[in-house]
Amino acid sequence: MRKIEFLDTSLRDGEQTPGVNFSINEKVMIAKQLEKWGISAIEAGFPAASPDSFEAVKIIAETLTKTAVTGLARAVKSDIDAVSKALKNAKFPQIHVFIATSPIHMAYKLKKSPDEVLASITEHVSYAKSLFDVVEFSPEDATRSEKPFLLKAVQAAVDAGATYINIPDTVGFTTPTEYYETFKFLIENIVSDREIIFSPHCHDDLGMATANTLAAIKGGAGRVEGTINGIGERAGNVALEEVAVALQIRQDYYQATSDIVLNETFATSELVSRFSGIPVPKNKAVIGGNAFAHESGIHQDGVLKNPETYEIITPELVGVKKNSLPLGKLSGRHAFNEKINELGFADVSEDTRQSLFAKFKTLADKKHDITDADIRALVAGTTVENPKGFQFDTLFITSNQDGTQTVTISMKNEGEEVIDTVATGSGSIEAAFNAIDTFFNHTVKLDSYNITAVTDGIDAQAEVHVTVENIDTGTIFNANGLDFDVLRASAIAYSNANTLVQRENAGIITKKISEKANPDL
Ligand SMILES: CC(=O)SCCNC(=O)CCNC(=O)[C@H](O)C(C)(C)COP(=O)(O)OP(=O)(O)OC[C@H]1O[C@@H](n2cnc3c(N)ncnc32)[C@H](O)[C@@H]1OP(=O)(O)O
Ligand SMILES: CC(C)C(=O)C(=O)O
Ligand SMILES: [Mg+2]
Repeated sequence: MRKIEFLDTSLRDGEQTPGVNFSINEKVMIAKQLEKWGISAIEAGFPAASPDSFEAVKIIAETLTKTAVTGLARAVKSDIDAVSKALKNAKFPQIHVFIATSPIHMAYKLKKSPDEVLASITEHVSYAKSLFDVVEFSPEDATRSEKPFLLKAVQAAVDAGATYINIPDTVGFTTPTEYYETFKFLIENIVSDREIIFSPHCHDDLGMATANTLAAIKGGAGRVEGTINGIGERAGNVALEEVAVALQIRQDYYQATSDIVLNETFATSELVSRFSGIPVPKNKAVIGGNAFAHESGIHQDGVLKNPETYEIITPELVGVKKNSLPLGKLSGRHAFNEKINELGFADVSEDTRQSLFAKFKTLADKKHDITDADIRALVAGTTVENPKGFQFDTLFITSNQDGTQTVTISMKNEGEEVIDTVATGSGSIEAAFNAIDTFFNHTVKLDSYNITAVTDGIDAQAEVHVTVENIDTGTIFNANGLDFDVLRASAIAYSNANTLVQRENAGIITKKISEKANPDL
């Protein structure tokens, strides 16, 4: 049996999803959970992108103890230097250097001839190798590159010292058979006196990312790259949880295993979903809400007689557990702490536990059964870090005789001073959003608004998800709000989204990288 390594890029390619902006704290929490899930490497970001990206990679590198941490760099020396500085204290540092090799990317985007691209690969992979023991190289848009040139590019990277060769299907163009043949071709033809590990990096534009990734494994890949829940640029990356579970269920066919701790899958997916603001669809493979539900009579009959008639994956395999220790308003700190640990949040500090316990008690006064989903929602929280901006505090609503609603919103500023604004709207949510708009010196367009209940039942907590566009920059931001009351949850989500816009306008977060963006360089 071969052992397949997993590299997660949720914090780099995953963050390229329109609307997704993880805070540094969120990134660190995700990184720790990914380590627990058993990945061998994490692409923690693109350090040259912004001070925020640099800092996140640096903190993750200083936090993880078992997992290799890598950062992305263009074939640009200052990008490579930024990765080197950010990973100075990593226990197992790696670097990922990329440059495109397809005719269209070379001619139109890079404006370089094939020979210039080959020279750039040699120069920059050698430079990266002078700073790192472990160098990964990606010929971007590999699947639309001409095979003989792709081989030359990969050989140049290997000769310059690359250990990992990643073959990105950048635009989700390839098919399983074609990708399998690409891996076979490269692995058979590359010349090296040391072991070279190849990996797929698939995007899901044609819905084939998982099939393509598995085909690459069949073709000899030793590491896979992807994201949790398949978040990522456009239609997203391959969902790593699908690959991990497929390898487990079809070990007979792939003759390969991994170190992924499958029963941490649900917790990992849940955390990424919450922080990315992207709900997992009910019918999503492996971790969707319906993945283990049986509706029709013949299926139910079969499952009652023998679950294996229609169930190839058990809920237990991916960590979907029944509530083992129910909590309610009479539960005390010990039971609460036990539950926090059981749900995988043993690292939560004593101070945070105290404040979570207070929130739990407030919730338990209103809600009869507190489920694991409620506790996870409480722990993950939905507050955007914004030490220098407004934080939602309270709201008050009145109905007017003409059918309109008036909402007073109170926000706290940096100095904990409470400031109120009042606005009217045709409905309560419009009134609340109008009031919140007056706190900010920018204009946003509300692109979408969704409410989901965290659990079933009339007393469920509401989770509101909004997507707004910063009119000045065109950047899209997702944000969540969680509360027992739908209007409050909406106000929290909308003020969180505005906070992200404010941070972008202040230059604190950016989706663009720039060689000069990092003041350290
Ligand atoms: C397939 C992927 O996922 S690749 C990773 C995608 N991630 C990102 O792009 C992160 C956010 N992106 C950014 O911040 C910007 O688009 C950047 C950094 C790429 C470029 O920032 P800017 O300096 O403002 O330049 P801009 O975005 O306008 O153009 C990109 C430049 O990098 C060049 N470039 C792109 N990829 C590479 C590469 N792998 N190696 C070397 N140069 C590259 C382009 O040719 C272009 O060069 P030019 O300015 O000489 O024309
Ligand atoms: C940077 C590379 C590996 C990438 O994300 C892609 O080509 O999709
Ligand atoms: Mg990609």
